Amino acid sequence: MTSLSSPLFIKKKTPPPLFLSLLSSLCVYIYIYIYICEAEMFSIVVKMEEKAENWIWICMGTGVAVLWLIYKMRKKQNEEKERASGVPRGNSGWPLLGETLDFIASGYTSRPVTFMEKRKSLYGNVFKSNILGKGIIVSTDAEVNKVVLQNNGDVFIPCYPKSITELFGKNSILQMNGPVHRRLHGLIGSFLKSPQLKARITRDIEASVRHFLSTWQEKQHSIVYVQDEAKKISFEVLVKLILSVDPGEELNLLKNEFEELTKGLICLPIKLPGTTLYKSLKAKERLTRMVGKMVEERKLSMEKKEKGFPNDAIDVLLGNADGAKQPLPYDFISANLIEMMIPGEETVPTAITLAVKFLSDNPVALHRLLEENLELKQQKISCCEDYSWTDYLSMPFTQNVISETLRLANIINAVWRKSLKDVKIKGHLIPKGWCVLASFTSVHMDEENYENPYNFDPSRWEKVGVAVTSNTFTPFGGGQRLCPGLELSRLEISIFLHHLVTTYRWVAEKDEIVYFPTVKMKNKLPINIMPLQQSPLIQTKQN
Ligand code: HEM
Repeated sequence: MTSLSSPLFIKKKTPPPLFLSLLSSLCVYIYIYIYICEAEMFSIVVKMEEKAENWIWICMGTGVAVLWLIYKMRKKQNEEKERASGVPRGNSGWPLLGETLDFIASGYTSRPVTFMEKRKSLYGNVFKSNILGKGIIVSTDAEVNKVVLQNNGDVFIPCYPKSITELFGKNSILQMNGPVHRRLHGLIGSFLKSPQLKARITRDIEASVRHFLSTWQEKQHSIVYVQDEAKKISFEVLVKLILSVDPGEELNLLKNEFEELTKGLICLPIKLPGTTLYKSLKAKERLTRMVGKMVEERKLSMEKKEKGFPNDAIDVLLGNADGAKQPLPYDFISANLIEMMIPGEETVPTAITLAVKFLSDNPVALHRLLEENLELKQQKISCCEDYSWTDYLSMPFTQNVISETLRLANIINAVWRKSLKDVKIKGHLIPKGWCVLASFTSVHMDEENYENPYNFDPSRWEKVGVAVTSNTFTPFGGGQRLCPGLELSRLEISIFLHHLVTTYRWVAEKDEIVYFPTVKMKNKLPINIMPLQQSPLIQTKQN
């Protein structure tokens, strides 16, 4: 046992000062050493982290560069293969996006054809591009377009954006192919072109135009929006033509639903509650029910009546006018009647509005149009005769104004087709599954085809005669899908222009054309109107 007085105990109790100071210095040293080490360790860790971060970046950068190189090499290889097989030259643009942004951006300019012109100058009349991740061949060549339009069904089929295909349905005339398409196109075409229909519809169009123009009397010296007025007239005429519905509550209901339906034609293809496409599809369901009821009622009344000339498109589709063994099913008829209204609903009012716009900017052309139409009016008054559809369609200058409007406005600027097999046109290969964009605008605005193509010059048509369609003039398309409403549209525009210029003078407010997503006037073309007799001079406000 250690006693309290042992030397060890005494040492512990009273340590010598030198030892103590050495110990404390050692502690301080160790502490400082640890502190410094920790700090160093920390900075090393930080440096390592930084280095690691740098490495991550370097690795990622190298990865991206390698992927990009692989992508570029693959692209080059594919392009070489494509070129060797005859696929037109061009640029596929960015991965996924392709050249979509450039394509859309040019649509927002006053010259949407710039997208085509730029590439045409680099690669030629037919070139390759990529829109929304899809390889497409763009044709600005009138002859290639003709082949594309004529080879319908067996080589090329329509190819629309997803929102449109969702809304149209597989059985729409705009999407179907083969014998069913030929049958439907034949039935509708022969009805719309028939002299009996034109005679009857002339009176309906006149009644609508006169009614709306008479309401302008109250708006004297105030503004009228041509685009809105033309839309009201065209919808009334179209619904009469297809469903025999007269102005009133039913027409208003159809109009509201139809407006909701057409909103979905150009929108994101997302079909969730609340989205535009969803609302449009719902509107189409309601419209199909309404039209379905009309079709059933008509079928019952047809059974009781003798067969005569069809009154409207319902009669045409129910009536088996082509004598086919298989009558068309009711739901097919209802859906098609609605879808048939789509190509006619926007196009005619746009053509009317742009004709007024171009005439407002061209007093000389307006003056010639007025002279020709006043002459017809005088003639009709002196003979106490009604107008016939041939009166309207045989005014050459008026028809030239319409042709020039359709050429310059490019309401349907192109058609999209998909190739069902590899096909070569003028040495250009269009591979199976690719889309072809046959650009009408490029052909209509090409100096090779039209002198000073950006000028509104109706007299240019005097040299070629009244143009209906040709390789270089395709506002109504061509081939088996040539618009069946072609003559009817010309008739409607002629009737509107006749009654407008022989009733009113106008001064157009400043406005401009927008081309995307569809052609229209930015401010709906406001005009100041005054009756003809009060103002013998043609007045236009130059923009
Ligand atoms: C200025 C007015 C119009 C223009 C510029 C126009 C233009 C066109 C064009 C370019 C096509 C061909 C589409 C394609 O090949 O894929 C077409 C087809 C069609 N149009 Fe018109 N259209 C007009 C008025 C009308 C009217 C008033 C109606 C109806 C009454 C109508 C009914 C149709 C139908 C049903 C088709 C589809 C034909 C088929 O695929 O067989 N169009 N239209």
